[in-house]
Amino acid sequence: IVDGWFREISPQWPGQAMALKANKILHVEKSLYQDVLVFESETFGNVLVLDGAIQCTERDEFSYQEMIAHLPLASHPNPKRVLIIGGGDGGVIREVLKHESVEEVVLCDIDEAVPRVSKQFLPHMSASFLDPKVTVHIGDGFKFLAEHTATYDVIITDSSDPVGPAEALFQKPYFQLMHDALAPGGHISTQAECLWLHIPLIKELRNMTRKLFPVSEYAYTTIPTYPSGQIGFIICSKEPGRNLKKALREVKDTKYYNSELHAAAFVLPEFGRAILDEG
Ligand SMILES: NCCCCCc1nc2ccccc2[nH]1
Repeated sequence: IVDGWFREISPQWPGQAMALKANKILHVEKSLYQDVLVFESETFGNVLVLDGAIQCTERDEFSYQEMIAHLPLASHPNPKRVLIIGGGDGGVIREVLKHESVEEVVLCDIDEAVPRVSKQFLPHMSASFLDPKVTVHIGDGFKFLAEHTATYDVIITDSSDPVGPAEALFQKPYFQLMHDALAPGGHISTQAECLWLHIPLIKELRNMTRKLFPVSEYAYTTIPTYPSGQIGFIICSKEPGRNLKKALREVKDTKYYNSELHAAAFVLPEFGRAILDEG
């Protein structure tokens, strides 16, 4: 933070950087896995930064948390058991619990620092840790998935960027593990980066997942504090012929997601469609 501004400078988005005015640094730590920073911003509430990349801000996190959760959940006929890999801030859990059919939510994050810091500085996200349906497990998602085959109706991978601890979460072995940990007819959703910055990565994810799942799509949301203001998701189903673009039920108490936007999120701009759909 220089002259009161935090700049999100990274080789992942060369030549550009989101800047947020910072009032106060709240927490700095080097965890076992990554550099953790929390600061109070002037206009976006508290901000969580991991290895220099903005993970969430209190003002706009709902866009990402709602979409990564409701796209796979609202298109699933009867989700009961849900697994979240990563997402140690707790925001995704809050969204998953809005589906009445859900009986169990397990979160597995590799870094105990993230839930700990979220409880202290991100109360609107970490509050869901206390729900009786929720179990928080600190450990490696690979190991957890390998120990729970054919178990979950929906698996959500709320990862940071494919540089550092989350790199392996964007590769085929990990998607194979998610596939095998799904119950029949199960869905996955994963953080799948930005059309403006990561077309080659997204193309790779689409081609890889189309070989593993009968149905695989990319959808996206708008979010001011992620690079280029847009971030997407790979959404897959084990059920052949399942329409992931259709919300089967309404989701109440959302600030971003609705059933019309559910379908619209899969509609890509021409520069994305041409590359992603050329197969
Ligand atoms: N450059 C885009 C980064 C997207 C990050 C999404 C995200 N936000 C998170 C918050 C806590 C833990 C894991 C998270 N994963």
